[in-house]
Amino acid sequence: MIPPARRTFVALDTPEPNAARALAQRLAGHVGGIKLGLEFFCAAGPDGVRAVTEGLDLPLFLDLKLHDIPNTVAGAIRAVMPLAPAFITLHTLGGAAMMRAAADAADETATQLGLPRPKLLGVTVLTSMSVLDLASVGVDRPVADQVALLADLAHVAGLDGVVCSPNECAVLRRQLGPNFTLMVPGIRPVWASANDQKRIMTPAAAVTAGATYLVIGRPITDAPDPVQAAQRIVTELAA
Ligand SMILES: O=C(O)c1cc(=O)[nH]c(=O)n1[C@@H]1O[C@H](COP(=O)(O)O)[C@@H](O)[C@H]1O
Repeated sequence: MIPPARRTFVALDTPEPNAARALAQRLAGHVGGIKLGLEFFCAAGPDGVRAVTEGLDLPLFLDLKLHDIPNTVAGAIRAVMPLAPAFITLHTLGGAAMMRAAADAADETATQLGLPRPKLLGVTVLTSMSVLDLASVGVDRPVADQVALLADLAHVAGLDGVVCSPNECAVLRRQLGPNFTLMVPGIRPVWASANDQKRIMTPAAAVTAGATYLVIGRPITDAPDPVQAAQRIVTELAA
């Protein structure tokens, strides 16, 4: 059982290393880790990541959502491994060969660098997409069926887990067993606004449905008091 204060990876979606580091330091003890994603990485790069994580006692989820040919994605995995991320994301739509190449690159580079191997997570269907959005990109099937297909592909290709919405957690947990990591954004406490997220659930409902970790950004980072918001989520999870 993961303790409530370790469940949440807070999404630090800012281009500013100083702002990200200050918030990460304030939230240490109230969240399980930090997520640095595309906005941060495009603005601040690997040096920015180091500036945030140096001396910080929280695992790093590096959310780069890699999606390219196998050789290029494997190279990107090798390039970011010295940052010692605990999790890295890639798009399952890149296909089985791409995911296998990423897993092999992670294995080899971890051995070479003497670092723990990061867990590779496949992004399935973005939580900002509804069934109509999916149809508009040519996928005419229920969201849950598409997520289940992509998660199975990721599992067979050797990934450690997937990113999915809370709505799909129960089915994926049954399908892929207790050890497959379900990293789950689209989390909204009843007191927070949905913003651009469409497939959402409260933190406690998502964990009950089978989420391993929760990814939560704006409900914490945009709150008047981010530490109080994070504590409120821990309390709700503990109840
Ligand atoms: O890979 C992700 O983390 C991700 C996948 C997904 O389907 N939906 C999703 O929202 N995310 C990320 O999760 C975070 C959610 O942030 P909030 O909507 O502010 O809680 C953002 O940093 C997104 O990039």
